[in-house]
Amino acid sequence: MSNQSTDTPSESSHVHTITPIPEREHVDSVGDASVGSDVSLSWLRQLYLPKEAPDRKVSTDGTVQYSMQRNYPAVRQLSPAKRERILVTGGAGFVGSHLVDRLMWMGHEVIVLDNFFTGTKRNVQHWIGHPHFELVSHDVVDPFMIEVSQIYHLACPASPPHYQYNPTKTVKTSVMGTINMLGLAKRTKARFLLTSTSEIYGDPEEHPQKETYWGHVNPIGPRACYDEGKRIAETLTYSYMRQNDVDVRVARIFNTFGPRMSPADGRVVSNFIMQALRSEPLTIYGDGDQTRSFQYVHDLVDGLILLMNKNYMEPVNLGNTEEYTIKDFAIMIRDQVISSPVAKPVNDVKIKTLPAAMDDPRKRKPDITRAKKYLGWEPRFAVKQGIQETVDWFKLQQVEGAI
Ligand SMILES: O=c1ccn([C@@H]2O[C@H](COP(=O)(O)OP(=O)(O)O[C@H]3OC[C@@H](O)[C@H](O)[C@H]3O)[C@@H](O)[C@H]2O)c(=O)[nH]1
Repeated sequence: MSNQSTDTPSESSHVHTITPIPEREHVDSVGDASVGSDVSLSWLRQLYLPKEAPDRKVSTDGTVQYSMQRNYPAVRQLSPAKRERILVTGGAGFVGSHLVDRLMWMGHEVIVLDNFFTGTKRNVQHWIGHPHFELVSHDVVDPFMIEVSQIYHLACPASPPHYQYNPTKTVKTSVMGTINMLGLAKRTKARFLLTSTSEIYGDPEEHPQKETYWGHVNPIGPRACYDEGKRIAETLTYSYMRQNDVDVRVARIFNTFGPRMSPADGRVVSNFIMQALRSEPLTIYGDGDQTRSFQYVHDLVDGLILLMNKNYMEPVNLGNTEEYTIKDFAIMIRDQVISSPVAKPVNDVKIKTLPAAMDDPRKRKPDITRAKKYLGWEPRFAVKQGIQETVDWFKLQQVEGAI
């Protein structure tokens, strides 16, 4: 993409009317006691923002030495009758690894399947060797047999540059991967949760988007491999439910961010934070008037665990209703990175405009009435608190020389 102009966009001109964002309190614990997922934020932070890192020694010569941990993070004791065997596909990815942390905390046995295309072993390194944990290098496109009682099916690249890198493989992952996992659920009678996406609504004509909206998707465009892939994954899920009595759950996940996003992920949050940390101009695709609503990853994990454990089988939107235009979001991230102490000083950060991405949805915001009603869930984190934690994590990576 070529650079068209380099300047700071006006903070006032909006195409859509955006509801003002109410102030939220600082969050210091997450989860829900009714399903046992409640935990202090400090317990989670020690996994990705540790005060001490006993599993690695970072040296000034640019090397890192990993070692066996002496202690694993504490987890809840569960009686064998209450302990589930849970399969998490894509469990070494950004969202998957946070879900794994929480399921481990709850005292369950967790088996992670990952092909490490976008996930990394590093995300779950603190659990390797734990008696409740198993990491399997496997691509869900191929069948996999195991005895489990719950399946969280996350495996699929989720960032537009990643899923468009090999679109045929993305379709295969969604279609064959979901058939394989639904087949496993059918055989083992495991409860199956599909992580679908807000992208199934395409470039929506309804705003905010309710689960009853059928969407507006270009079936042959560059995003179709993901949008249509996830739509057929939903179709497969409900076909197995009707035909084979599989106990299913479907989460439609809206834009999510947090620690462990790959710096090279290509999505807007990691791009903007990386660019600001490097004192490079933030890249806005198109006019920047398109909107997104961003949720912090711990809120999403809360929603996924509640959905799995409640008795509701229709699709459920999981997302934050704090809506930003991308140009306002750029200014917010830039200000937050500049105002927090960073490893290397950040100079004046500009904002530049690049051509719009093809078929880029103009607006996106979830209607979360269903999640509130059936799961008792709504996001707790203000976007700003989540962005602060995410910036802290990116800074730690910078200090360690990992980015
Ligand atoms: O550097 C960038 C990156 C992105 N953007 C824009 O920021 C907006 C958000 O882009 P992202 O790539 O982060 O995410 P998108 O909303 O396009 O897709 C996401 O949707 C929901 C999820 O299922 C997926 O994680 C992902 O497909 C888009 O309008 C995009 O064009 C920029 O302006 N600059």
